[in-house]
Amino acid sequence: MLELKNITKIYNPGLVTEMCLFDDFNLTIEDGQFVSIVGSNGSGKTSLLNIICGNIPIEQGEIIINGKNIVKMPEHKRHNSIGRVYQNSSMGSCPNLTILENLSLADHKGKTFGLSWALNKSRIDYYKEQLSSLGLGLEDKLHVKLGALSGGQRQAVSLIMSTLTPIDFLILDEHTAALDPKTAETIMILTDKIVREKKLTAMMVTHNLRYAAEYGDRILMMDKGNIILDRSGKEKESTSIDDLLNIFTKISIECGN
Ligand SMILES: Nc1ncnc2c1ncn2[C@@H]1O[C@H](COP(=O)(O)OP(=O)(O)OP(=O)(O)O)[C@@H](O)[C@H]1O
Repeated sequence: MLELKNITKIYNPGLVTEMCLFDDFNLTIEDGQFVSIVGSNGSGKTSLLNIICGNIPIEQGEIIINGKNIVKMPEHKRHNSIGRVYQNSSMGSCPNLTILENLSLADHKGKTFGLSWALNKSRIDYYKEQLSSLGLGLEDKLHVKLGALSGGQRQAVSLIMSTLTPIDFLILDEHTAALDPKTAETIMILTDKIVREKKLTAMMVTHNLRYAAEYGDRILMMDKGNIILDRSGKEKESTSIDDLLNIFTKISIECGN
């Protein structure tokens, strides 16, 4: 379980540009939930993910994973239990390295590197098995550089990289936003498959209301650092994309977009 308790986040404290984004923000996410997060530009979605991952500090509050407060845990240590896929696949991977090298790096996250780190045959078989589960033929392209793949193939590899080692949370940060509609759909289907098969808890920020409604067990809508809609279970099932769009339009008009 992930709990955010009484979070305060102030950007540029003490400066004329000071901005309090989160003021006494609270959120609890149950194990195994697939949470979709939508909201207007600047509502705080990415900041929320960054706070959980430890990319940005907070002024106050607790971040509790499975009962342990991780506020003081540095970013690289948090990444042992958190996988993240970004909109831009070159974040979190190396375009100049091959698929095999990228997977091997991901496999060794949080570990010290010895001479034998890239040479383990059984791990290579495991990488191939993981890649073949995508059904894109990438298991035959182990020695192809990541930068030479299409955007969709790169995101598929990023998904495998972020879930290669046992993690508790998968963070999806607009991970289909740069893809064409058909490829985006493929990546969403693969994402859902990986999340269900590996029984992960997932948080997905997206501007695609259909993906949010279709794939999330729970939908959160954010506005100005607050959660203004939180639906799961039957309540979520009865929420249509039009309902979401209407609420979204209302808050957008209110903030003058
Ligand atoms: N490093 C920063 N310094 C100062 N202000 C920031 C910083 N990062 C974000 N902000 C501000 O915090 C607010 C929330 O930004 P954030 O990027 O979290 O929103 P978002 O919902 O992810 O937006 P988008 O949908 O455009 O990605 C915005 O007003 C933004 O200007």
